[in-house]
Amino acid sequence: MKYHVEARNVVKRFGPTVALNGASIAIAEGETHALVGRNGAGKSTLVSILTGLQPADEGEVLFAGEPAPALADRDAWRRRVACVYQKSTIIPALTVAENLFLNRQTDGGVIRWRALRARARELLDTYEVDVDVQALAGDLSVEQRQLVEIARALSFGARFIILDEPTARLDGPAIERLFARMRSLREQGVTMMYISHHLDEVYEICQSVTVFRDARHIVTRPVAGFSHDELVGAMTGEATAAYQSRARTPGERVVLAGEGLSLAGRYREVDLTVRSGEVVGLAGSASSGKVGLAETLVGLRRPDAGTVTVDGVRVRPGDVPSALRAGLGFVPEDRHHEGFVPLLSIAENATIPIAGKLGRFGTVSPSRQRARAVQLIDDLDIKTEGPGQPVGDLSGGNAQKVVFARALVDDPSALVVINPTAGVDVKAKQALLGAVEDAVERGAGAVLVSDDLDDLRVCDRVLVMFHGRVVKDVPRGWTDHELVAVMEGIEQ
Ligand SMILES: Nc1ncnc2c1ncn2[C@@H]1O[C@H](COP(=O)(O)OP(=O)(O)OP(=O)(O)O)[C@@H](O)[C@H]1O
Repeated sequence: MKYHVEARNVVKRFGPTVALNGASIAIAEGETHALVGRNGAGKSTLVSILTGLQPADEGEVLFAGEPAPALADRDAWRRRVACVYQKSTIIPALTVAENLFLNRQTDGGVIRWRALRARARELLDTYEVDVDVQALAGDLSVEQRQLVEIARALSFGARFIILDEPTARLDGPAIERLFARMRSLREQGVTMMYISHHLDEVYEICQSVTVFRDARHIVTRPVAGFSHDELVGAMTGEATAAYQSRARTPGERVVLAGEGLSLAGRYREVDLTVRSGEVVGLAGSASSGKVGLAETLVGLRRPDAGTVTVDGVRVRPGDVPSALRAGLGFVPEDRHHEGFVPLLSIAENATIPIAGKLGRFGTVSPSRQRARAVQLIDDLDIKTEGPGQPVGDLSGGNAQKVVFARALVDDPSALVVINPTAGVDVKAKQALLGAVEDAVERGAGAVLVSDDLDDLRVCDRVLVMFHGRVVKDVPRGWTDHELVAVMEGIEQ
């Protein structure tokens, strides 16, 4: 078999953590190969080694049977491999054209802008990317940004592309368009490595799959004939049953309410009430307004009109501390910016909302902070060296769990979580959904915004939004098809 890309017996350590422990992967020419594993299994570390961003401590990387270039030879790496990350690598303040030709605008002379734009247009046309080359990259949608990154990768001549959780922030139709593009790239002979926690996507788009567990290679197999249960078993090392959401009867007390909420360009005239013991879902496409609405409920956005009440207290519009004081806990969508402070420890991050309560006279007692953090690490199954580890050193999914821990730490009366399981592995997802249901059983009410229909299944009812309005209140018991039809505006 001719392998396009190989990593052999790679070891990578970060201090006491062994992120890769003699791990290998071999990707055949022209295939789309999935890499799956639990949070912290070593996937992103392998990506950084396969893209030449970090050296391996031991082991080797080969492209088409040849040893990988020296780390300093960035151009040689760019010709071999490119990665589309969940987090953008394009520069928001520059135009699309400038991003495409960053560091290669000139051949040593002055920059010829008109020619640069024309080349950018030609490049995007070649890959059928319909984006204005003069637009600021920061104004692009996640989907457009990814397409620009793929075109940029191919323009360097790379025939191997790594897609690291590319669907984590895309809605259903955008995922389908990405898959169509991946299929056409594959027909053109491009080899791809695909990382995702959505196993149904792995079955849909990949031909083979490699499983990593605890920093090691466990198995590589064609996806055909590899059952879902076997795959999950290889990832977790045990049989894992599908999540069963719990039955409950919501109480009477309203713990979170929005009245007459409107925000220009986002949503209009929304009323919503969440009762104690109730999980209310918010569903809809990327342009539906669901995230903007949830961000208004937590104070991240100030509405043009309307009020928000948390546990009977009218909160100041657009003021997060005021919502937190009234008893709100929340998981933001952009966890890298709003979720955690990378240099602070897990214990410090998770206990920010209760810092004043952990010690007398406003001082934080380290032992109580540590004890609370140890408990949350255990409840949410966070893979870490311990509560003192900086959150910036954790794998993506484990950092997400710290954000979740912070939302729960003060026993909130209302919880607002936005795509809480994005980037989180199958088993951890169950722990997070279980934690929402636990909080609700203790008397909280929750709003769960998600693009993942499985998450929405724990909801007592789902409010579907379309172009900024709530168009339907769907009780438990829906089928995927029914909900998607309402989300896409096909049915009301
Ligand atoms: N810069 C770093 N410093 C210290 N530890 C690190 C660093 N980067 C990764 N690690 C550790 O290496 C291990 C593997 O992390 P990695 O990010 O590769 O996991 P992953 O499989 O990509 O997880 P996820 O699915 O959550 O993204 C984790 O235990 C993580 O905490």
